[in-house]
Amino acid sequence: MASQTHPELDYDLIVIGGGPAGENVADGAASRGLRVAIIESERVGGECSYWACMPSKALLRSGQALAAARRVAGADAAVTGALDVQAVLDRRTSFTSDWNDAGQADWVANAGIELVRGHGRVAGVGRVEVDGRPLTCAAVALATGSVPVLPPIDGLAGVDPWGTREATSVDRIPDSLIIVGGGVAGTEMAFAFASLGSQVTLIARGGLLGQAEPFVGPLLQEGLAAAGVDVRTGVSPQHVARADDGVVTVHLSDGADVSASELLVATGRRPHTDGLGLDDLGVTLPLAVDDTLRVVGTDWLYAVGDVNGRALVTHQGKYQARAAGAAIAARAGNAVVEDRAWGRHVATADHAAVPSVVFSDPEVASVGVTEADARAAGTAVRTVEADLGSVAGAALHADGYTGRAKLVIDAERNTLIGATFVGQDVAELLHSATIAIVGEVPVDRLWHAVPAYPTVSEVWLRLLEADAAADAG
Ligand SMILES: Cc1cc2nc3c(=O)[nH]c(=O)nc-3n(C[C@H](O)[C@H](O)[C@H](O)COP(=O)(O)OP(=O)(O)OC[C@H]3O[C@@H](n4cnc5c(N)ncnc54)[C@H](O)[C@@H]3O)c2cc1C
Ligand SMILES: NC(=O)c1ccc[n+]([C@@H]2O[C@H](COP(=O)([O-])OP(=O)(O)OC[C@H]3O[C@@H](n4cnc5c(N)ncnc54)[C@H](O)[C@@H]3O)[C@@H](O)[C@H]2O)c1
Repeated sequence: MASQTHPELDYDLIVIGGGPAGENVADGAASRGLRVAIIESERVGGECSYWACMPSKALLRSGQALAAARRVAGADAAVTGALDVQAVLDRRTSFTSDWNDAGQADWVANAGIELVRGHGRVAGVGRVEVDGRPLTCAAVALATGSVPVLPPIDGLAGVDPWGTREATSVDRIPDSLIIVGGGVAGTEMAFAFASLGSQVTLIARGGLLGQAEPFVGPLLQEGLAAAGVDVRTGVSPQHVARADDGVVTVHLSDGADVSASELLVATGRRPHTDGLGLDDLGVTLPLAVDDTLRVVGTDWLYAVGDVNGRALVTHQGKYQARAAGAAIAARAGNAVVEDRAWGRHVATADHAAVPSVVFSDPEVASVGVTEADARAAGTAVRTVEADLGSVAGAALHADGYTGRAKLVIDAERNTLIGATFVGQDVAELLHSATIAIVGEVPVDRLWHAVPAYPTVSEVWLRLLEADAAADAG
């Protein structure tokens, strides 16, 4: 690959947004010899590093470790106190590098990528402006992430609500916290703040994690209630107000009022395309991309990560970015673009195998489709479920282990297309299912993947036995 594919232009590729997706698409192109710049208006590392994945998982981890010790006779006797809240906050702060991006900026420089600080805007085909300064390039990759959606609740703006940024960067745990939203962020923050001593009320208009398999919500609700969270499902906030003493009161659709020191809104996110100049270019929003992550209708504009709305998780954005970075370099060098399904320049797994973990207590780990999704798509499926608590490895892992697992199997192809696990420490089980789905491993062959005894993974054996029994019956 020539190192200067377009010497007349400032860069071969300009990436707008230096979060995990932006860093990876830039690295993928730069490591293949392209001249690349990242435009970043806040911190290199993006939402994930400073206000999302890293700090939220750090806030959750200590409470999970404590709960795990309490579940094992003998170890529980050693748990004689509560969490050291300041130590948890300090550990969280260390994982955000104290919100300083110098280390990530160094990484960008060492990767041979130029960092341009400022707000990026697409001014035309191959033209980008950074706070008005014009730059030229052959290709542009949008990696601007997502922004929270604020629901239209009467009085909400007036109470100065928290979003997930305020929750993950908190320096004092409020006595009490109301969380609106029973999705991923809401349920994770409910466990984190409850473990840190807040009296948490979680308000969900449906059940918890409503898109997941039906057993997930009730098991999660049970776990959160055991952690002291007051979970209100099937209710919506009607009106919100903050009194002179600072207390926030939410009036709910069932007539009840709940009050707390702070209110966290976690009701979803949308692609961050505001101010990018896309309307002026005639690019249709929301962005639609092909599997090389190129914006449909263009041959120079790409979109990776949350901004393309495909899968709002870091690992999938980075996966897309690896495919796009390689595809951009291949096209720049007139090399073959391997864009068949599962080729190395495409993000095929976005359609079939997006893994997701909710790091609450219990954890919820899922990949692929749910039974409802599959049936809605007209796929003939059979399903099988198993109680995780009856697996020897799980019973040893935690006294009174509570959990459940489900597989969704394509009945015609006899391969796995979906899996869900709920329980303590199931996150690390998930990759086995992801491999089975991506590898399209026939269920008959999975039978020969023997889980070690006594591990939680033995749930695979229970699931496959149940499937075989149903087949025989
Ligand atoms: C509370 C919370 C917890 C989460 N936990 C997890 C988790 O545990 N695991 C997981 O996989 N995912 C998690 N996510 C999702 C994850 O944070 C996102 O999927 C991920 O950050 C998306 O990466 P990105 O690079 O697409 O965007 P971002 O990380 O949002 O980065 C976008 C970057 O673009 C910059 N930018 C935007 N517009 C411009 C512009 N015009 N000019 C210049 N720069 C611009 C921004 O400043 C930002 O730095 C969590 C999300 C939240 C809210
Ligand atoms: N562990 C992880 O991977 C992780 C953790 C947190 C967030 N995230 C990502 O960040 C994104 C945002 O998370 P999130 O939890 O905000 O979104 P979400 O889509 O997971 O959940 C939003 C919740 O808010 C509810 N809601 C929406 N509008 C409402 C309204 N007007 N009134 C009451 N409730 C309302 C929805 O019913 C839903 O339960 C997600 O897409 C998720 O993938 C990932």
